[in-house]
Amino acid sequence: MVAQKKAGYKYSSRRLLSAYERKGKVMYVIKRNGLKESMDISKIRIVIDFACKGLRVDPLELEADAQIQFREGITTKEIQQLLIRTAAEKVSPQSPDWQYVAARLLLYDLYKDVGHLRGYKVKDKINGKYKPYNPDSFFELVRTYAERGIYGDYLLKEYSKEDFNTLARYMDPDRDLLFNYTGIKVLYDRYLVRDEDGNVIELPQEMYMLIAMTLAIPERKEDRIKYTKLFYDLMSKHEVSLATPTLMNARRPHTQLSSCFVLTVDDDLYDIFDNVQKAGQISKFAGGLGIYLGKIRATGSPIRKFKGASSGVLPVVKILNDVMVYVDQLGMRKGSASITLDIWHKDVLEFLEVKTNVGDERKKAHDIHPAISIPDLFMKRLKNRENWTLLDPYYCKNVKDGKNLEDLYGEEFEEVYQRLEREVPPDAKKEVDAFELWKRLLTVVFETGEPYIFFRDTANKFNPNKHCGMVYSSNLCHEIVQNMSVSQHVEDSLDPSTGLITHRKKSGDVVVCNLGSINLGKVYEKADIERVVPLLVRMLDNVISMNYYAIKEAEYTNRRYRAIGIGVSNYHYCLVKNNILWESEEHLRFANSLFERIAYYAIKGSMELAKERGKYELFDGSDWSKGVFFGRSAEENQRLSEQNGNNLDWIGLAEEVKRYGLRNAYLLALMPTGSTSLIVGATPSIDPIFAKYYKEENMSGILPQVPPEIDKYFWHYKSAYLIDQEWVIKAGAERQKWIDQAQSLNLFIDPEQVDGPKLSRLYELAWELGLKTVYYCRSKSLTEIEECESCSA
Ligand SMILES: Cc1cn([C@H]2C[C@H](O)[C@@H](COP(=O)(O)OP(=O)(O)OP(=O)(O)O)O2)c(=O)[nH]c1=O
Repeated sequence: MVAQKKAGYKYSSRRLLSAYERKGKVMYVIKRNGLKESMDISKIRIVIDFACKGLRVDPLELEADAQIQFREGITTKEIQQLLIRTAAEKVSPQSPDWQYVAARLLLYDLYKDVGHLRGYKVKDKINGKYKPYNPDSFFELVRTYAERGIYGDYLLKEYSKEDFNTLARYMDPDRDLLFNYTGIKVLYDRYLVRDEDGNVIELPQEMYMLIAMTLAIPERKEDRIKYTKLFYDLMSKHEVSLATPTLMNARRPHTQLSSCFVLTVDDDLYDIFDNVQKAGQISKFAGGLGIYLGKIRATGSPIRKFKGASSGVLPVVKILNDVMVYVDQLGMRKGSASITLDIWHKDVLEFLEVKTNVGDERKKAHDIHPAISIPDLFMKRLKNRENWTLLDPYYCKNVKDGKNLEDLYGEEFEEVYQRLEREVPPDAKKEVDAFELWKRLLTVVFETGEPYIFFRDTANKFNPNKHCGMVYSSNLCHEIVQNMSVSQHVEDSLDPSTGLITHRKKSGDVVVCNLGSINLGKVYEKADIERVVPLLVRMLDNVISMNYYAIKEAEYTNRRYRAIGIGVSNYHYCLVKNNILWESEEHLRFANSLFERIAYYAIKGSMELAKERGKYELFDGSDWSKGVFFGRSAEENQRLSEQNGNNLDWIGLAEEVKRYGLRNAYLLALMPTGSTSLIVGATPSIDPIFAKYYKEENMSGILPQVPPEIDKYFWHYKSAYLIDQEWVIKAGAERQKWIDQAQSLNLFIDPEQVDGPKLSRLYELAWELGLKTVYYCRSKSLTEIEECESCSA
């Protein structure tokens, strides 16, 4: 009876007796310490009560459903798992609160395990007192694990014991209750730090605090505590998420915090294998890769003037494919790369087939993600149903002012390409029907969901840093658009003192991106954006300073550009919450206005940082420095802002940027937010929801998914496959007006509803409306689409 009173819910009339109780039998359980004890149902009820308190669920249902499965000799850990599973299975659009019951049950388990490891006596202490957060031992805890090489010792060097104590007291254990089941499960399985034996050693709020402490290290000493608290609040209240590598590695000895890298491979054997090496190193440290192979000469091209010698692009694709499989992050996850080729490359037809069932099996590369770079000229020829010429890049070198064809874009490209169509020798080119090539590409899209598309002219025309480079391709998830170039191999020389050969290289730009997202379910009004976005800029700028670089060139590029990518999660929920239908003009206006606000405060935040820390090295001469933002003048942006009702001072901001510069060369990129949006219980990125309820199966097991407040907004949410995708593209185009990079924009196709001409119309519309990239085309019939983990922010 005591237990029931404590539990606080009424059993008196409806109490369910377990089968064993009714028969007067005693059932034994095995406790965590190995001891045998008779089962005390009242203890289970205390836990159930803790889990159900204040939620719209009936605790008796959970007890009844779970009890059926109790058996003699069950361990207490198994009982807990059983309760968790039972609660998770009860999640539905009508009863979404079960996901919080399951979350609390899992938290209870986590507290118990971690408490056990820390030697706490936790028995019977729930409702707040139970939680094993102990501010007095936080410092000791970090010290112990830093000595064992589990946490980075920089934490101890940079923060005093007093700092630890202050910050430990600032942690708010109640914020653990913000997680739904899927969120805490993903965190538990993959993000919380473990010891050598695989035991989880930290609690969620400790994780957030230690990440915040790591990211505040570049702050002035007197400001560190202030910023640590601010960063902690943003993360622990789920207002922002950081990229998976940052969440995993900040606070660890190797601070590889960047998500994404883009390599440019030269047409030279040394550089090819140099990049294979880089790809291996980047994968080892959990970075995703975009790799541009468009410079490599085509199959049958001459080598040292020897005709017909080159094996072309496909063997390199295959090597990179195998590197991605080989370097598998200690068996956790294989590497991931997109490989881009231009639509005018002579090997493109074979490249298109690397993942299909058509063609020679020896030329397949099933583990990479193909991407095609498309110039405006191709789209124009397609519209006019004209021919297109595939060219061997070997014959397109040094064709204008020392540049190759792939180094040009816009009118210059068009002029030179058309000249080369005539001048390249017949056996080094191939004329095809543009429409036939397009049809083949779309068929592959139907079959595999890929290739991703990169519209190279739009990407380069709107590149704010076109004064110092160009963009050949995007990254793995197609939201990054930044200057890139080959690293040139200069010479090998023998070091007489060691007898070793030293390779000298002129560093190119290996794009590297540091990502974070704002949760639009919580942050969408002007005041919140104004508060949160500049802080996120600051956090990401600190990520650059704290980064451990797996390859040297990335450090070189990061130092000169300090590029960051701010994205979003919970877009669909934000629409629903604001009573906006996906397929509506109102949606387009909302997207434009919302992303204007985000852009404004991102630029303002970066300008303020430049004031404090200096501008990025290559700022002078950029579009930013001329007051041209997103390809428009300050006056134009001002006008748009008035139309949007935001009335932001773009003219004033442009003046300030001219005066102080920007800290970061690139600012906005809407990345996919796979596992990180799961953690914060958000709808993914900018995507519409897949379904109102589904179970996701990944490394964490079966995870129930319902979008936020589904019971309240059931009829407002429309599932992705039911939405006319033209609205997805139109909304993407509105957002793109305020994004300097790109968006991981997915299309969702029901093959029974969408035929070839419709698909073609969608991709043509994407180009016409100024999207830079299209990511997956997710077909209802394709179940296996690989989610990018590295970019997930
Ligand atoms: C050596 C070799 C290169 N290649 C490819 C890789 C590069 O794309 C390209 C050039 O390789 P390199 O070995 O860099 O060629 P090179 O510098 O000796 O000759 P050139 O003056 O003609 O550049 O040929 C093959 O396909 N097969 C081979 O056996």
